[in-house]
Parts: sequence; C-alpha cells; structure tokens
Amino acid sequence: MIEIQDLTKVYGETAVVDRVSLTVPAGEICVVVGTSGSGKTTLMRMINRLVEPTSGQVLIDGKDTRSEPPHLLRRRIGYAIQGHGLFPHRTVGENIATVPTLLGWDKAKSTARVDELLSLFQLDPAEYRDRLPSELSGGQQQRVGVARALAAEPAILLMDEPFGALDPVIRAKAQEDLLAIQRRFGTTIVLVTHDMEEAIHLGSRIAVMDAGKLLQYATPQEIIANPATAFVAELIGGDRPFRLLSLAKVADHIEPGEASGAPIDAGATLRDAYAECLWSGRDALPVVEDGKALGRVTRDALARLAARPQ
Ligand SMILES: Nc1ncnc2c1ncn2[C@@H]1O[C@H](COP(=O)(O)OP(=O)(O)OP(=O)(O)O)[C@@H](O)[C@H]1O
Repeated sequence: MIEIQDLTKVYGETAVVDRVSLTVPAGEICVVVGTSGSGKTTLMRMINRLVEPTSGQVLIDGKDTRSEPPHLLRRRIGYAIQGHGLFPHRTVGENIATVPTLLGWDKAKSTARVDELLSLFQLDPAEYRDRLPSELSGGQQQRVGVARALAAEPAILLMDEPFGALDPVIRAKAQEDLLAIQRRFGTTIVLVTHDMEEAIHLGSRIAVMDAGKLLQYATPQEIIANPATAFVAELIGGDRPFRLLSLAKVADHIEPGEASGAPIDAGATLRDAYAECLWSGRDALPVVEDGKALGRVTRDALARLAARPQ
C-alpha cells in the first residue's frame, strides 16, 4: 500500500504538486491523468524519491520512505518510462537483469527470471535474450523496458507514459500484457498517462491532476458518472456512454433467449457488443463462451446500461 500524505513540491515560487493526498491499496492500479505540466511525473517521482518532496510524506506499507537511503528504496520499486531508457550496449538479457545483478542474485536465478519475463511479454527468450536494444522494434524495446522494471519482482511498479509512443495495436497488446502480469504478481502500480481511454481501461482508481492539485481520485465508474469538476468532465469527453459500456463485460449482462447471426464472446466488453448491434443492425446477439451458447445480449439492455447512472 502506498500512502501519499499532503505531498508538495515547490520549484521557485510555484507548487507544481500542491498538498496531494491519496492512498493506493496493495494490488491496485492507480492511473494519474491530467494535462501537460499538471505535476503527474513530479508526483510519481516523489514516491521513489527521484524527486525529494518539499513537504508531506510517502508511506509504503506504513513505513516512511525517508527511513531508508533512496538507492535502496529504488531497488524495491520498479520504474518504467516512455522511451524505455534501455542501456544501448547491453543485451536484452543484461538490461532486464540490471536490478537482480545489483541485488546479487546468482546467475541461474537471474537467467531464469529473464527468460520467464521475456516469455510473459511474448518475446522468445532464445531469439531475443542476446540481442542489443537497437535490434528490436520500438514496441519490443518498450516491453523489455517494462520487463526490466519487473525483474526483481517489485511489489510496486511506477510507470511514466509507458505506452505513449506505441501504435494503437501494439499499445492495446502491451496494456493486456500489463494487466495479465499485474494479476499474476499482484503488483501495486502507479501509471501516468495523458490518455483518458488508457486510464479508464487500466485504472482501479484514477487520480485527476490539474495545476499541481488533485481534483478527483475515484474509480473509473465514479469519475465517468460524477466528474468532480467541469475540467474532469472535459477530460473524459463527450463519449461517456461508450466509456461506461467499455467498463463492463457481456458475461455479466446475459439474458436467457436466442438471437440470430454471428455470436459475441462473453468476455467482450459491452461497448463491443453495442457496436456490433449497431453495425449489423441486430436487436440482439447470441453470447458464447468456449463455443457454448449462454444466451443473448440485447440492444435495448445495452442502451439502458449506457445511460447516466442515477
Ligand atoms: N526540476 C524542475 N525545476 C523546475 N521546474 C520543474 C522541474 N521539474 C518539473 N518542473 C515543472 O513542474 C511542472 C510539472 O511538471 P511535471 O513533469 O510533473 O508535469 P506532467 O504533468 O508530468 O507533464 P507532462 O505530461 O508534460 O509530462 C511543470 O510546469 C514543469 O515545468
């Protein structure tokens, strides 16, 4: 658990982070969104003390982060940034093993971990382990950057625009990989992004920053349904019904009955289902899971679920 208490950073006369307090429960993903210059990166870097706070404190599992030297703190906290920051003259394997090496892991344990992470990120270890970063695509480099941040199994992972430079297809893939890994290791993640879509998809909670202040800290559902200020509403944009639908799965809204035409998977989002209804001109879609018919989902029900929650 990360507890940020009254955290402030002043540069010159300006509080670029201004008395921010928030708690990230263990195993959750907190996504920090806001416009450029709102203080997102500064807030995140105060967690691992890459930036020292002017006032306030950060507790990790109840312990003040000032109680240990910053370099030791940072070995326990994974950190991944846009543009990956890989060492260009070290192989992929050496890059991923950076923190395990610092921690004195033996070679066999490090190598096993490197291979496990490469496999998790769907990069064949035999093919990629000994390459240099320059011999990878941008998306692969980015995945290696995240793998490196996870190498020593940190309980906490900080990510600054980790997928910002990726094309939409690779980005969606990288997001799914991250969610799978987060579920597997129970990592507590703080992720900074400009992209509200990404925040809603990944965040258990979203922190909205503007001019150093925390405007709202709530679940995606709550932020969409009840934005705290006009600025938060503006960040979410006009497609709130579709964003709401994107948060729920077809599996949770199946009705008994039949429908004709191509089925939709129970794991698809309600947004996908609604889009398919509109696109194919159908009032209902059959729902399947592993090839088995489960019932149907109707356009009327989807339209009701897209309405502003009361
Ligand atoms: N070392 C520094 N010295 C002085 N001002 C700084 C320093 N670092 C950041 N700032 C200022 O603090 C403000 C917040 O910066 P920060 O990088 O935290 O914003 P951000 O929300 O992450 O922005 P972006 O989305 O563009 O990365 C900006 O106005 C920036 O110019």
